[in-house]
Amino acid sequence: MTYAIEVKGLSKSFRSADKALDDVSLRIAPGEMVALLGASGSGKSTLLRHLAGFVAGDRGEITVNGQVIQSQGRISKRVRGARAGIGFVFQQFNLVGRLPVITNVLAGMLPRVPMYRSLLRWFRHDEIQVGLQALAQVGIDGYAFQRASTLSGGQQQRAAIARTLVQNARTILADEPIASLDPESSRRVMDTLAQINRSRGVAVVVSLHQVDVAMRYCPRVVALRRGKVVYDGPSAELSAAMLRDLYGADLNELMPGVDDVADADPAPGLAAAAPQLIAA
Ligand SMILES: Nc1ncnc2c1ncn2[C@@H]1O[C@H](COP(=O)(O)OP(=O)(O)OP(=O)(O)O)[C@@H](O)[C@H]1O
Repeated sequence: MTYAIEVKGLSKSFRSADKALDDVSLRIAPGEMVALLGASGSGKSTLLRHLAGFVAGDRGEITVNGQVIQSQGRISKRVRGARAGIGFVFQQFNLVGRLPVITNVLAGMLPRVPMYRSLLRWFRHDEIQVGLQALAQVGIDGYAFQRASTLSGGQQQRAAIARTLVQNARTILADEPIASLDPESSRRVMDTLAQINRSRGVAVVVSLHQVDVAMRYCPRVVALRRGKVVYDGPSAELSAAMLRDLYGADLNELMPGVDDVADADPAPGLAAAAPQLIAA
């Protein structure tokens, strides 16, 4: 089977002796939707950036969509080609604010169009139609010809997701995509990711601070603590004890009401503790 993501023995230390990633191994199948959880500094962003080949690890191997991204501390020479199948969604959207939304979305096509057209950002009519369809899928086609900077944060994030659709990404990596959004915009962005995951069979790995959001949208959770995978399994089986262990005193802030849940209670008990967060 060709995995969407396969990581074997990935480790990374920055300047300090502490490992930002410590012997991480995981496999994610095409079409899975997986939440990356963990306290601040646990290694979520670092792992996502390694998966996209933005950063080289110290050791270990990563393949995405069956293509090698890096191996034993070296980024693959063919990483540009491999990246074409990876959509990366950033916390701060990464759009060019002064350009129209549609131009930002069509940037997902740049690796495929001839160099002269990519430099001029000149797109054909049929390509613009593809961009408009992607914007319609994320529900903001009415804003296609406005400057990106005039959209709300949630709309900008959906434009960033539309860019991954135009790119034809087989795997989407989303690094805290809702961290700077209000609850309603967060819900729309997560709904959009879940809908793309279901309708296109795209694998989605999303790092989140909000435990309740992870449980609601992602059947599987990978939890990191100090760069190590400490849980990899169904989100419904995450216990209150595991979450306390992951987040310590911060848990009640991330999931109000969790203090009333017994240690052994699995997620349904946690859901009952925070119905206002989990309800549609
Ligand atoms: N470029 C870098 N240089 C030095 N240290 C780094 C760098 N990037 C990450 N780190 C360190 O690696 C560790 C993991 O950081 P990372 O940003 O991956 O955590 P995170 O789980 O995404 O946290 P948060 O939820 O706060 O975004 C931290 O100790 C961080 O300081």
